[in-house]
Amino acid sequence: MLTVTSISRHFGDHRVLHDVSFEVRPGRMTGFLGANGAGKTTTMRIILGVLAPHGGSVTWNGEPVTGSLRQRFGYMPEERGLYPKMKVAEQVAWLGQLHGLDRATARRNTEELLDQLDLASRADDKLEDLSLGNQQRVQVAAALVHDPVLLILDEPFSGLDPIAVDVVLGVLRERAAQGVPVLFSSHQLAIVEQLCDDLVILSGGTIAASGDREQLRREHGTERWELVVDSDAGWLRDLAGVRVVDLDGPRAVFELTGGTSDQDVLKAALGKGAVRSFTPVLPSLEEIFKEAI
Ligand SMILES: Nc1ncnc2c1ncn2[C@@H]1O[C@H](COP(=O)(O)OP(=O)(O)OP(=O)(O)O)[C@@H](O)[C@H]1O
Repeated sequence: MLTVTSISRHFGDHRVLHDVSFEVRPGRMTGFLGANGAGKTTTMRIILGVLAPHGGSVTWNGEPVTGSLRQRFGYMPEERGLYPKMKVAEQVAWLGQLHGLDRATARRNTEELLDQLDLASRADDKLEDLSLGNQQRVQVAAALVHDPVLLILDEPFSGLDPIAVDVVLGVLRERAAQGVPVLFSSHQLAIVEQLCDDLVILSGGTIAASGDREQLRREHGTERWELVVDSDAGWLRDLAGVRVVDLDGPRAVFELTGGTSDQDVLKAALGKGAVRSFTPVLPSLEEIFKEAI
């Protein structure tokens, strides 16, 4: 497990991170969210040892992170740093060797990864001859080739079409299922919603919320209910203590504004006819994000 404890960082007078603590747990995909400039990249660079914190610590299974351990981490930086003129497979295998793999293992891992990422047919092309989306897939391969014990990915899905997102998502999920903690930043909330088990939300350099995604959904946002009846549910609008958020024929989503309980609404609905479903609705990630930052 990766543990970030109370890290801080400033650039000149600009305080970028303050008292940032969170965990990235084994086998879990952790989504790292925050507005532009919130400090996500800075945090990732500190975890990778590219940048030193001005306070706090980063530990791996309770031990300080050393240079040799960092070599076993996988990192996809925001500024993609591959060689445009080098051939795809050659480049990925070479990066594997730089991370300590022998030549044969580096080649085998490269072949497997290019296959998984649907890039096998481009193995002998120069990176610069690939589309930007395919170059991005190569970046993912480069971060994974040495079978890292931890994955830190800065915006791995930016610029990918939906099919490429699915391919990369599948590869990352597989690593997580093998027990690798995965931390990835993204501005694409729909993808994060689909992919992450845990969430860390940074706002202005401090933690606004962190933990299990479902628990955060239960803890944040306004409680809502969805009611589905047989006929038009428009009568809900006239019920005291109810605010209808969304109405579509027999389906309504509503909040309670006081004085009326969910059971009162259910009774009222049953008084009007058959009730097909009545369920609490958890807030979406977008709502949690907007509330937290
Ligand atoms: N080397 C640096 N020197 C000075 N300021 C920096 C440096 N690196 C980052 N910053 C500043 O730190 C703040 C946080 O930047 P960071 O890149 O960590 O944010 P981010 O959450 O990753 O943003 P984005 O979502 O836009 O990528 C920004 O105001 C940025 O300008």
